[in-house]
Amino acid sequence: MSASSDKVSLAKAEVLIEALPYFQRYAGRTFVVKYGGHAMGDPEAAEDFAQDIVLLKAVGINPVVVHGGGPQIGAMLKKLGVESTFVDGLRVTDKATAEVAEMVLSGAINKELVGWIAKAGGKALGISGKDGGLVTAVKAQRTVKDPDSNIESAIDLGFVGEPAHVDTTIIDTAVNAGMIPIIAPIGAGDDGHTYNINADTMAGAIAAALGAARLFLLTDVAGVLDKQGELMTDLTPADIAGLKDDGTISGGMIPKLETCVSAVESGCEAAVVLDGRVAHAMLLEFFTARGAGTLIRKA
Ligand SMILES: Nc1ncnc2c1ncn2[C@@H]1O[C@H](COP(=O)(O)OP(=O)(O)O)[C@@H](O)[C@H]1O
Ligand SMILES: CC(=O)N[C@@H](CCC(=O)OP(=O)(O)O)C(=O)O
Repeated sequence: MSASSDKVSLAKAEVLIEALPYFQRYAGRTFVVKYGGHAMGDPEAAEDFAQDIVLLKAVGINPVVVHGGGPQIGAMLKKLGVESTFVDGLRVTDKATAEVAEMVLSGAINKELVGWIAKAGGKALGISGKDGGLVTAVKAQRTVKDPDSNIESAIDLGFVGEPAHVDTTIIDTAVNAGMIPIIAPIGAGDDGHTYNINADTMAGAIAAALGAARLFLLTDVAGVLDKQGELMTDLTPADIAGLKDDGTISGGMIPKLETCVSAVESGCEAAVVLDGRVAHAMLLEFFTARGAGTLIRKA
């Protein structure tokens, strides 16, 4: 074993020893973990992520993974010569884009994650919101404000969906069979269409339906940063409304924090935005005194 892998093993052991007392407290509880497309970029971090998920399962916590894949969908659309635009962090999705999103999310990425979990010694069940009627989607409604006249008008995002109903039967069945559900953010509507759902939104709806102890949103920044670039460690829904109004948060951070607010207001105990590229970020945040990322809780 090299000196550097010795160091890695030691760091892991230290985190685990500090974490032991917490494991028992949360045995039997559910952690919903959203693994973002940006966080997935680094294969070493991905391996650590899979090991952490398998470790949670081994100590009696039920991890449920919802993954993203925005950059990977973007790369595939580029290859195919299809233009993509975003409104408030949501990809405007026509029929062709919805097909590519389903192929990349439910196909390539979902099965890659299942493979990582298997390599780390776990058993994963890779599904999308369509399977077992897990998530029924409705068309997302958004408006834009004209900066000159201040008049709001509806904007058509195409096949972008919001979870309208979550039936957790397939998750419960997988968990009871000792498996780790890995969920792609694609849903079917009652209208028969396939909907592309923002992965944060999907994870939040599932965390609320399961009454999860934590919703972890793993991304590519340390957490929510203020205008000076400093990490904000604790936020309430009221704080978040202010950050949106004064422009501190933008792009993908908007649906991310909207998700945290609706999750903590409808059954999930707390949500955390943290850097998925940092080794064992989840374990550090939840199971050590050091913490990491931004914790969102009702006031
Ligand atoms: N105040 C903020 N603090 C941190 N990140 C922010 C903030 N406002 C906007 N962002 C952007 O949000 C991004 C995270 O959202 P997103 O790109 O959708 O991530 P993911 O693909 O992991 O879901 C960050 O990389 C950053 O560019
Ligand atoms: C409607 C919408 O925007 N859907 C997202 C789904 C993937 C996603 O959310 O991935 P990340 O978490 O990696 O950003 C998209 O098409 O990019």
